[in-house]
Amino acid sequence: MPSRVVIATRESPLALWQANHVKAWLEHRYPQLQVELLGMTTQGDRILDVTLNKIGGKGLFVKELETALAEGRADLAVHSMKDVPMLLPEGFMLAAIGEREDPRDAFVSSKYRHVDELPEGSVVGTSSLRREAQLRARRPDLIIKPLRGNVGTRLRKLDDGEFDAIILAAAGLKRLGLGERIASLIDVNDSLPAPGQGALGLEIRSDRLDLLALLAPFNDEYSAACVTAERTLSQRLNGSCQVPLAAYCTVEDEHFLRLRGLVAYPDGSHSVYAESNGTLKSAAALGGQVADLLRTEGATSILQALAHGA
Ligand SMILES: NCc1[nH]cc(CCC(=O)O)c1CC(=O)O
Repeated sequence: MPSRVVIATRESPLALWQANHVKAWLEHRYPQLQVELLGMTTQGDRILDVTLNKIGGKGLFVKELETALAEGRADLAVHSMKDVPMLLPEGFMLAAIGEREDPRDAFVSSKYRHVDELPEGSVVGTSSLRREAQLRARRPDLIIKPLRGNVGTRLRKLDDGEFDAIILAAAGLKRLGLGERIASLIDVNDSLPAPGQGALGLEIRSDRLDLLALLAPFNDEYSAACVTAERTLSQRLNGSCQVPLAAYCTVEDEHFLRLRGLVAYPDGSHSVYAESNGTLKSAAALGGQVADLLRTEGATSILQALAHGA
C-alpha cells in the first residue's frame, strides 16, 4: 500500500471541493496516508468563449489530468462522472464510483420559483442541449441562451441580469454550499438527468493495482451500477455533449434497476423515450437494452439528423 497519494484536480471551486472530499475520505479511512492535491488548468477551463459542444466536448476536462497520471506526477484524478467520456484512453481505468449526490437539475432564479412561473418569452441560461430540448418541449415560448463557465460564473451572470433563470446541476450547487440558490428542483420526468450526473469517479492508471485496493471501498455498489447503465446507454447511441441525450437509472426496492432514456431534438419539437428494468448485476446489459428500445422508437433518425446539422 502506498504511503502517499497525489490527487490531480482541476482548479474550479467545484473540482477542488470534489478533490478535497476524496482527500478527506482517504485521510479518514487511512490515517497513516499522506494525501496531496495537484491543481491544474485544463483546455476545457481555458476555452471559455466557445460553446464546448463545438470544440470536442468532455475529453477536454480530463486529458491534462490523465497526462499527470501517465507521467507519474499524480496517482488519481477525481471526476464528475458526467464529464468523463465513456471510453477511457488505453491504460486508464475507473477505480471506484462514489455514492451519488442529488442527480436532478435545479431551477435557479431570484425572481421565480418554478419553470411554470416564468412569464412568456423569459430568458433562460443553459448550454446543455439536453436541458434545452426538455425545457423547450414544455415551454416553446422561452428564449434559451448559452451559459458557460464554472458554477460561480454562471450564478454571477444570473445575478447581473443576463437571464431570468438558469438551469444547473443540483449536485454542484449543494456541494459548494449554494443549495439555497435553488428555487426548485426539477422533477426527473421533466428534465431527465445526464448520464452520470451527481456521481464522482476516481480514475487511475490501469497498472496501479496498489491503488485499486486502496480506493475500492469508495465505490458505492448502487451508484456504480446506475452510472454504468446510464453510460452504457449513452455509448450505444454514440452519446456526447453534441447530442441531447438523457439517461437516468434508479434502484427500486434494493435490487432492481429502472433505467429511463431520452433522445430529443434541441428545439424540443420531437423526442423519443424508453425505459426498462434489470438486475443490479446486469447494469450494462440494461443500458444496451434501453438504447435498443430508443432506436426502435426512432432515436437513430434524430441522431442522424443532428449529425447532419439539422
Ligand atoms: N458540465 C459541468 C458540470 N459537470 C458536473 C457538474 C455538476 C456536478 C455533477 O453532476 O456531479 C457540472 C455543472 C452543471 O452541470 O451544472
